[in-house]
Amino acid sequence: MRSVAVVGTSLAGLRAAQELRGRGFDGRLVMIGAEPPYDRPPLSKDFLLGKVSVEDVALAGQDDLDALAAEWHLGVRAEKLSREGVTLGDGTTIAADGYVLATGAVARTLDAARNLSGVHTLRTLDDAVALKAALAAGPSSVVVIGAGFIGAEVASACRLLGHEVTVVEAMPVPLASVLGPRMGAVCGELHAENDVRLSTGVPVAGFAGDGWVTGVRLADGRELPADLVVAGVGARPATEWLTGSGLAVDDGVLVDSGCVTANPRVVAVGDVARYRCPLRGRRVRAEHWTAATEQPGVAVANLLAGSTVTHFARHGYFWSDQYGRRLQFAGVATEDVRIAEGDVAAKRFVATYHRGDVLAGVFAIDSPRPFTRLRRAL
Ligand SMILES: Cc1cc2nc3c(=O)[nH]c(=O)nc-3n(C[C@H](O)[C@H](O)[C@H](O)COP(=O)(O)OP(=O)(O)OC[C@H]3O[C@@H](n4cnc5c(N)ncnc54)[C@H](O)[C@@H]3O)c2cc1C
Repeated sequence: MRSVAVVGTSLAGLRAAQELRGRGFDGRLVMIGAEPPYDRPPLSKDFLLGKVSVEDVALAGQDDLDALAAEWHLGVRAEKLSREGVTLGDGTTIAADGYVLATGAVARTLDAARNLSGVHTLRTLDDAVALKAALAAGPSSVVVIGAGFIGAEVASACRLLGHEVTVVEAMPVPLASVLGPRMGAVCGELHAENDVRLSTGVPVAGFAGDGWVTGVRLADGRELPADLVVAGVGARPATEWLTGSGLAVDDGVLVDSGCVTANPRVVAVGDVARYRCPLRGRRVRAEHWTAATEQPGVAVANLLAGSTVTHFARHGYFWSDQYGRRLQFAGVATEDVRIAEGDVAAKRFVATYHRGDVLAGVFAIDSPRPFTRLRRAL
């Protein structure tokens, strides 16, 4: 393989490039990205709180980027992948022997909020800059739609900045699909304990306002006043540009357990990849920082080998920072949840999930050491 094009130059794309060079690939390396490489987790945490700046979230310094000896096409989108190569928005087509698809995901938006100012999403650095500026303007009431991790972190940051915050969650219990109902409820309590109102079990029906949002309407008829709304309603994989490529796409680029598509010259990594997870026996799109960091090593090894010789068989792991607390989760949630140590009421504990005698998952709040020990046991 004499040339590789990496599409998407954020976490997974950059790691793929580093893996290629680290494994001795000395051919032509082309990096194509709509944005420069930066780290997303701080955007909903320290960046909103003003603790880190735009410069601080860069994923690599110029020296590290130069060391990759790559040809960079930044600020331009890939619009097509075909037999001829990757066609960019500026009309250039780049042909390569191998392709790494790392285009990540795009924030979901709410149709009803289209044409309404004051309704934000948070995925990109531009989103974070805009949200931070809107918060600095001193909104009188903030409504966060969605009590998932991004929504909860934004609510937490807004509260720490002194804003009045309401979180609206359509499901009866926040995060139940990830952590199960019992631990999801514990996370829900964090909001109330920090003077954030949490409304669950009622979906959003629409918005009030003419030009600028003034309220959020719920399906039960209530209207919550809001002059700033943040929709944390998930992300969809950035795959539109792959239409017509012949690759299988279904809620992500479908890849095998080694991150390889049906074409061994094309691999996909990070949030855009829906890989066959050997540990779960089904396809999964991880959407977590650690997977986006670890998958490229496996994918690049397989790309250079020309077939799937190694597999991504690691338990999912993620962390979240809310209201000054560190939440960590690894593995999968089951109905059999046990408190391994600590005090749930004090929100400092480790819980384990079991399937029969087998440890299936670990969840912790503010207990990094026992969490790490139990995660190793997974
Ligand atoms: C606000 C926020 C906070 C988070 N916090 C945590 C956390 O605390 N813990 C955790 O585990 N995970 C967290 N995550 C998730 C983690 O950041 C992602 O899993 C990770 O960024 C995925 O990396 P990626 O490179 O696969 O995708 P992305 O980071 O989405 O990068 C994809 C890149 O591809 C570019 N691109 C897209 N389409 C094209 C195209 N057609 N042509 C060229 N370029 C394109 C995009 O502009 C982007 O730069 C957070 C995510 C967000 C948004």
